[in-house]
Amino acid sequence: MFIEPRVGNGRELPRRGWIEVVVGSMFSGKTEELIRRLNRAKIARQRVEIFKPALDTRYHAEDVVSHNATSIRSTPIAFPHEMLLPASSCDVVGIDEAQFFDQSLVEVCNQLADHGVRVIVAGLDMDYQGKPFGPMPALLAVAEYVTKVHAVCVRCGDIATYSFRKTPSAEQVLLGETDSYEARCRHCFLEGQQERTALGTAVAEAAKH
Ligand SMILES: Nc1ncnc2c1ncn2[C@@H]1O[C@H](COP(=O)(O)OP(=O)(O)O)[C@@H](O)[C@H]1O
Ligand SMILES: Cc1cn([C@H]2C[C@H](O)[C@@H](COP(=O)(O)O)O2)c(=O)[nH]c1=O
Ligand SMILES: [Zn+2]
Repeated sequence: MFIEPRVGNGRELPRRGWIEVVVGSMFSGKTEELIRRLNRAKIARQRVEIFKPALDTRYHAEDVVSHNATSIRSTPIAFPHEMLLPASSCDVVGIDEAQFFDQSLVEVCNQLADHGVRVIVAGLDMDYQGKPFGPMPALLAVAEYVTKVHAVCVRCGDIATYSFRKTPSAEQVLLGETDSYEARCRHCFLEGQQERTALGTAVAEAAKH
């Protein structure tokens, strides 16, 4: 679907920027898809920079790593504006775990695309409660291309669009893997939420007596 149209028959084409967003639940293949697109751009000899939030240290401090162990070197940053200088001389910018950045990511992505950079962003569309996550809804609105990828529901095998949290933590940000999360379809996600609410009510009742 996506081409790498920077150089045609040895002559430079005018730089045209745009934004691509890859969203889905955990384990849906967002990072694999991001890495695939970035590797293709590298094969086309384009200048590629990859960024991720510094707080995401799950698999590696610097590399972007998928659940299937594919990886690519990246630069960890705390704030989106840190991308602007290094990305200004790039053809393609990749951003993983975009849900962890603040809303300024939208303006930074727009600025880069306006200046001719192809920006590819991957992130969770929803948090563990099924609520929109960070800057993702606004990015989806301004992107030229949106790809929603799906995991497999670990309960029933249907397509999964939700990331079910297995632990009681109520913080929006909680780094984790299969230890803390599982991919679930709508039906199995709702069942899990109802079980959690019922358990919470039972615990509260027991505490009264
Ligand atoms: N429930 C699941 N559904 C689909 N893939 C899964 C599941 N659990 C583990 N995986 C693995 O996760 C890989 C995708 O990893 P990754 O690209 O890092 O996903 P994401 O970035 O969306 O969390 C798949 O290729 C598969 O090997
Ligand atoms: C749902 C949800 C997830 N997280 C964390 C858990 C992981 O560290 C990342 C998602 O990684 P992936 O590459 O998409 O698998 O986000 C969180 O902090 N809060 C949540 O609600
Ligand atoms: Zn299911």
